[in-house]
Amino acid sequence: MKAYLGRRYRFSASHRLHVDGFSDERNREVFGKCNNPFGHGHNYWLEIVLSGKVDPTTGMVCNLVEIDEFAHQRLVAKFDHQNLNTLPEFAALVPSTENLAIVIWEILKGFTAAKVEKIRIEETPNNSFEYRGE
Ligand SMILES: Nc1nc2c(c(=O)[nH]1)N=C([C@H](O)[C@H](O)COP(=O)(O)OP(=O)(O)OP(=O)(O)O)CN2
Ligand SMILES: [Zn+2]
Repeated sequence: MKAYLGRRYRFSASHRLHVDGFSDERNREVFGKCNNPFGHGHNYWLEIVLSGKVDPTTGMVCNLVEIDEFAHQRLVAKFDHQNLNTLPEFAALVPSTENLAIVIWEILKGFTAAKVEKIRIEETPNNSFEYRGE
């Protein structure tokens, strides 16, 4: 019997949307206020959706302790209170939330206790992004 579970994590990080190869004018045109040289911050919410068979003994797809341990050690600790632009993953990648989702998806390939179906990131109360590795 397959079931799905979702778990949410929060981290705060700053970023600046900027392409080195663009002129200052082009960067401002494309990214607007998000190109501000001083950057700006977000309180991101990350939801990880897992699936798997419900273990008949434990009644669980995956013990939340396992995904919590992975997410806190490998994701929250990595991104919380960081400037995303300074992380190696974003050295040549704009730290948009789409790209953040792809980076997080790659890290989640190390989680083996259940299948990662999708992730969803809320950047602001108005913006959310989903990624399924496709
Ligand atoms: N496709 C994307 N577009 C934008 C992204 C992104 O990651 N992918 N990110 C941003 C900025 O990070 C920005 O901080 C969000 O801006 P904005 O939508 O303006 O913020 P709010 O939802 O809080 O809206 P307000 O107008 O500030 O109230 C921009 N675009
Ligand atoms: Zn932003």
